Amino acid sequence: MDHQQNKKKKMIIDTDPGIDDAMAIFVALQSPEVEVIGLTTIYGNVYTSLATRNALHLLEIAGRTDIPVAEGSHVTITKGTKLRVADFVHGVDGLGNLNFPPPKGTPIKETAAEFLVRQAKLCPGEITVVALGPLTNIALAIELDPDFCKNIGQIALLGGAFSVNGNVNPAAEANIFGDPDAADIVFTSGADILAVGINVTHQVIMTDSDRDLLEQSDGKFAKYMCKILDVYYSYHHESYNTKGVYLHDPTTLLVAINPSLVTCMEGVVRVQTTGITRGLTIFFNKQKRFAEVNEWTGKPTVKVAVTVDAPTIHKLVMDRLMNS
Ligand SMILES: O=c1[nH]cnc2c1ncn2[C@@H]1O[C@H](CO)[C@@H](O)[C@H]1O
Repeated sequence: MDHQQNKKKKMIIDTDPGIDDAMAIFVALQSPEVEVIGLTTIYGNVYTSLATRNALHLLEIAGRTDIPVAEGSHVTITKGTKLRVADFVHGVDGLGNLNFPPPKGTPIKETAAEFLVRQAKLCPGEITVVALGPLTNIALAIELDPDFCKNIGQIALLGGAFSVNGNVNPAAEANIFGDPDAADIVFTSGADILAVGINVTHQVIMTDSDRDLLEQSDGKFAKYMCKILDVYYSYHHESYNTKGVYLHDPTTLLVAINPSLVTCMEGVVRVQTTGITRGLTIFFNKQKRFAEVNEWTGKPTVKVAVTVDAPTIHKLVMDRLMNS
């Protein structure tokens, strides 16, 4: 038996590809510490059908069609169909408007939630879910199986803006805004949650000159990323005063592999589900005993990333894309 193989972290990536999702998936496939056991898809950067198509396409690019793709929900946890899709960040096709041909593969019969529940049951405590989009599929898995929260290992999620402005509006970060009700279910579920918000991911930047390095490398993932990165760079140049792009999804993926790349606070997170602050994530640090019972009282705690080893993450992303 291959000892190294035994120690690999089993991962399911819940994803809405998405340019930075593509990067995270490639980094995962190049990470010796990880065995990707499946991709599940969700709306967010694109609609769910396109997310599924892109997930299959990316696995074909990587030569990893052995990895199953389970399609996720097309609507929010409250059955909402008015979805907010960020095509202005990723292109209409989600992958930089390159209009790749349709993939040959198809998703498996199980839904994302069914796949998550079954895999967690098969390997209790061993699977890490990396959630890179709105949290609908994870909330559905929690509703489907009361034991899911204890069967699943860790849920590392990209979501929230903790003590900083959001990226959809001053209150809300995109993934939480996409399905705030699902996010509140996940945060208060009692599962082992590690939330990586944009307060952290905005510190991990791929610069314009990093893109030149990728361009010059022979790595197949580096070359593919250079083809699709234009839209993502243009969006950042227009929207932010940074000379580069934020590595939201690859950062979350690498933190899921090695949580010591961040330091965390532990406390209770609730999500605002209505009004002008819909999608706001509010962290309670448990430092005070409030006189009255409130909506945070007695809820399970989660870990929220506060500081990040950005240079190490940046180097890992560059190395893994270039050595592919
Ligand atoms: O302005 C934005 N609106 C919507 N989605 C965004 C925006 N900026 C980045 N992302 C996407 O949302 C996740 C992080 O919040 C990332 O997946 C990123 O690609």
